[in-house]
Amino acid sequence: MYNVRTYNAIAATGLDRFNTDKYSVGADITSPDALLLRSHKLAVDELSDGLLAIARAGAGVNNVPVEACSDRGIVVFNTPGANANSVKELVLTALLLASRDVYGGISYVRSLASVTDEVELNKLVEAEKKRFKGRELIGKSLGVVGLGAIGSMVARAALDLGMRVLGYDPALSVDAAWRVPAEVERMENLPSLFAQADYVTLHVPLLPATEGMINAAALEAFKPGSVLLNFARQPIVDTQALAKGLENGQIGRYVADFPVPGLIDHDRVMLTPHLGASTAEAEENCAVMAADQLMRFLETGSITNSVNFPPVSLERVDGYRIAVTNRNVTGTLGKMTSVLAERDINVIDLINKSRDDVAYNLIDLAAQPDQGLINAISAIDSVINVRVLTADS
Ligand SMILES: NC(=O)c1ccc[n+]([C@@H]2O[C@H](COP(=O)([O-])OP(=O)(O)OC[C@H]3O[C@@H](n4cnc5c(N)ncnc54)[C@H](O)[C@@H]3O)[C@@H](O)[C@H]2O)c1
Ligand SMILES: O=C(O)[C@H](O)COP(=O)(O)O
Repeated sequence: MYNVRTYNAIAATGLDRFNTDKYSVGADITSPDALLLRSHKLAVDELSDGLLAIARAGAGVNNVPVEACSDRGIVVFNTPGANANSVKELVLTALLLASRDVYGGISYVRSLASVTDEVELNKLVEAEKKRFKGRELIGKSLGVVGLGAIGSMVARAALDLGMRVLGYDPALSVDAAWRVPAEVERMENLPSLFAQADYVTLHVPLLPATEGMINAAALEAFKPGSVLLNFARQPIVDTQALAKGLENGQIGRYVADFPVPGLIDHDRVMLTPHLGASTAEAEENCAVMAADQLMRFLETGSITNSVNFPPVSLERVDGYRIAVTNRNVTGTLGKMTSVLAERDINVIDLINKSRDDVAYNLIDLAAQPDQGLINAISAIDSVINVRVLTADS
């Protein structure tokens, strides 16, 4: 049996993937083999002994102590792209709300609830509508910072709306680059993007390199009166600098998914309560993908969509499988195969891959591993953990 502890509301479709003959899943699980969570801020103390994996049903992993997980040999997964459409649709909503005073117009109409005469109502509406005049998106420029799963979808939708789209992503992967529409104009640096964009939308992960990316110096490069959209993470924007930017008119409007004290009731700020991925579809996509990745890892040792381990997949044809995680130190694999040779155990198949400081091995053996073998491999200095995967695990 595997124990999976959940945090946050994980969609039932995802939880239903776990076969109850093999898995105990719930918020009250103690001694978990794996954690399944959304935005729960996981403390290092919550990385209990024996924990093998954490699946983030979502994109951002800034709530998971990834470095501490790597040190302990804990595999961290996320679900790339599974909620991207949901965020894209909210960003489009934000673009439109920042351009047309729909919100102000609706509030005004609501204030007329006591007017019962239709002629009078129409007179008021026609006299006041000039207060809610907007502008069109067609022909305006949108700067997209980060062209991954969400950024590339936002870029495509903006092009469809007739916008000029400028993109900046110096770390773009080859796979992601294939998804970026050819019409997106590539910017070599952020100031060039800021200087040309009427709207700027952020789609980068929160990392030391992106925290405070939108600071006072960055805001100086913006076109006066531009609209800034932040559906990525709050700390990417320096709140004090933004407040100044709003005050001096450099920023015309700020629309974001992360409420921050001091800006909540600002006239030109619209904030939603972290709703980017809160659609039934996105919640299901993320939960299913996270559950499937966890089960595949627990049962076969294979790894897809980890943020700290390499992708590893080995078809199991025969034998007994062990999974070994080690620090990425030269000679470790040789030491492991020596331990096997000393015991006259034949290796049927093997895969060894590394990522940064971590290496991961799946080794299929011709003989059943006993505790002596596991102890001998565990005793190698650089080995972090060893797991035996039985054929029906
Ligand atoms: N509001 C929400 O509910 C919500 C939902 C999903 C994701 N998010 C946030 O959006 C972020 C992006 O999600 P995604 O699914 O598009 O991720 P992704 O990994 O597909 O894309 C992120 C892109 O940012 C790029 N990048 C990294 N550092 C950069 C930098 N310094 N400058 C420019 N580009 C940089 C990467 O190369 C990558 O292409 C997530 O990390 C998460 O924080 C928020
Ligand atoms: O990074 C993400 O995927 C989003 O911020 C979604 O967070 P949530 O799962 O808590 O809605």
